[in-house]
Amino acid sequence: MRLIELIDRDATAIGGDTRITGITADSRAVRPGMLFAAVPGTVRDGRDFIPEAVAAGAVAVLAPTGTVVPAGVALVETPEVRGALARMASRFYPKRPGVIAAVTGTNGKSSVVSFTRQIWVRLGLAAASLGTLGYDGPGDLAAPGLTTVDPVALHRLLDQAARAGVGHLAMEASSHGLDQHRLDGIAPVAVAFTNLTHDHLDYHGTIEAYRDAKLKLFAEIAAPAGYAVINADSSHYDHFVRAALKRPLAVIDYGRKARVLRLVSVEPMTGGGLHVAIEYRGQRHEFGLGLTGSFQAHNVLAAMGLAIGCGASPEAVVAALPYLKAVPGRMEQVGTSAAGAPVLVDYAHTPDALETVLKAVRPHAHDRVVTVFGCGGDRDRTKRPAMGKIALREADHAIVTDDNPRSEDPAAIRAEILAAGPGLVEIGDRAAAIDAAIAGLGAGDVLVIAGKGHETGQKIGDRVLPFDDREVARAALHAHGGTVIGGGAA
Ligand SMILES: CC(=O)N[C@H]1[C@@H](OP(=O)(O)OP(=O)(O)OC[C@H]2O[C@@H](n3ccc(=O)[nH]c3=O)[C@H](O)[C@@H]2O)O[C@H](CO)[C@@H](O)[C@@H]1O[C@H](C)C(=O)N[C@@H](C)C(=O)N[C@H](CCC(=O)O)C(=O)O
Ligand SMILES: Nc1ncnc2c1ncn2[C@@H]1O[C@H](COP(=O)(O)OP(=O)(O)OP(=O)(O)O)[C@@H](O)[C@H]1O
Ligand SMILES: N[C@H](CCC[C@H](N)C(=O)O)C(=O)O
Ligand SMILES: [Mg+2]
Repeated sequence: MRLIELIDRDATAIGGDTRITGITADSRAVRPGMLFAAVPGTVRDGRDFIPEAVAAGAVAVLAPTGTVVPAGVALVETPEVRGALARMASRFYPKRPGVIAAVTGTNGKSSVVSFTRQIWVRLGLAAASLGTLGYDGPGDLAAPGLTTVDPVALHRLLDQAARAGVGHLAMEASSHGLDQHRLDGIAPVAVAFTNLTHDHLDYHGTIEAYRDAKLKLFAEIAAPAGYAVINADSSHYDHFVRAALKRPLAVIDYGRKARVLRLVSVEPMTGGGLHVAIEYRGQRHEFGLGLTGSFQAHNVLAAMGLAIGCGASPEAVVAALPYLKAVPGRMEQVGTSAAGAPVLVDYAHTPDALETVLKAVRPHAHDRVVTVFGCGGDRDRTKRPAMGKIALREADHAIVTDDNPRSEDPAAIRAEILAAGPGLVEIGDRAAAIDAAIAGLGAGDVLVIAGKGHETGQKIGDRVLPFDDREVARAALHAHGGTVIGGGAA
């Protein structure tokens, strides 16, 4: 493809006829004939790597206005490199599923995109989801590790998904991704907002800046005249509705306070699952869900709103809901202790998520709610004492352990959690913490192992050691005479 075909209409290029064989923002990935996007980043400045990229064969550079490049190299100058890069990537990889839905919010995104995909599949559509759990859908496509991947990888994936026959795709829009223009040029037909609570303040600085990043999905990214699915029970509801109406997007609000998709009641059923009553535009529907935790009703309604916004009939969507399967590592029961206590693995890694899941299991505990949790390193430190306080308040027995320490000292992370107050038990080694919790479970207890969910590695320093809470918990259940659900042959 020629450079001129890739750039924005109002942009100018020196060397517009140059043939481009690929695009990357990483000098280490440059191959001969590629365009290198020099992104001023959060840690490094991509402009410093232009000589390296050119030496590796880059024939064109996309860079901030005023950048000088070696003679003979084509140049596109732009005031905002990340957005321009995303739009170029969308032209380089032109195919994408005809219907894209995107979800933002502090918690629930992975759950909502999975439920949306499952609803579509039940309706007979070729559907996929993309996010923290990677790509799930037709074609054997691999997604890099982030919740919202970089724009080049994203557009390559969307192109591959479309070529694999995917017509409907639900994707997660993280606040980092929105802030860094990873989604520019996607134009989802329907967008959803789940909730906004404490997370990532290390990156965004304030809750208002964090909200503004999420609002971008509604104010800028969504396709004009699309649908906005908004949680009416969030205290940030008005901001999202205002942004949607400005575009304008048609609003489908959901939740207990909603007008369009109203949650009437959600009750845990004896023997597991939930019974849910809703009203969609005044029409009542009741259905069962094979999911644990009443908060799941909100995620299911968000998925329902997206499916309806993308053209499905409400009746067909309701009929699909009883078939929804739990998302891996989200309230996933991995077994039962010798004394009969359920053991759940969950991905709660924010204060609100931890509070939500501990409250959600309370009705199932005739005796104690027990939890094992930690906090990730190189992430918002202010979450740590907040999560400690919640564990003290909502659990009867809480063990503080390591999550992914990354570059930080694990003991120092634990100390910041333990500062919440006396009563928390410290066991740094995560496997030992899980084992101790399971060994100590009595009849009537419920254990929630929180924070790592589906993850299969523990990031310590620069290394990723194999670690899966579900496998570790199953091994402990075996060792202590419990029974396991799922997993390998062990
Ligand atoms: C803090 C952050 O979000 N960083 C992301 C960001 O990096 P950056 O652009 O700021 O990169 P940088 O390290 O400053 O480098 C600047 C530029 O120099 C380039 N470079 C650098 C070195 C070199 O040798 N050559 C070279 O060309 C880099 O490729 C980059 O283009 O953009 C990169 C490309 O999109 C991301 O891979 C990277 O994610 C890092 C790995 C990360 O850990 N991100 C996390 C925090 C994240 O994004 N999480 C969200 C939220 C999850 C949630 O919902 O809770 C997610 O979407 O997963
Ligand atoms: N609607 C909700 N409200 C509050 N907490 C929730 C909700 N849905 C899920 N959670 C909690 O948040 C955890 C993460 O859920 P999920 O993976 O769906 O969220 P996410 O937004 O994709 O997270 P991430 O930011 O890591 O991508 C769950 O394991 C559960 O503890
Ligand atoms: N998307 C989240 C995941 C956190 C998972 C938790 N296990 C941790 O490592 O903090 C983040 O990158 O902040
Ligand atoms: Mg996610």
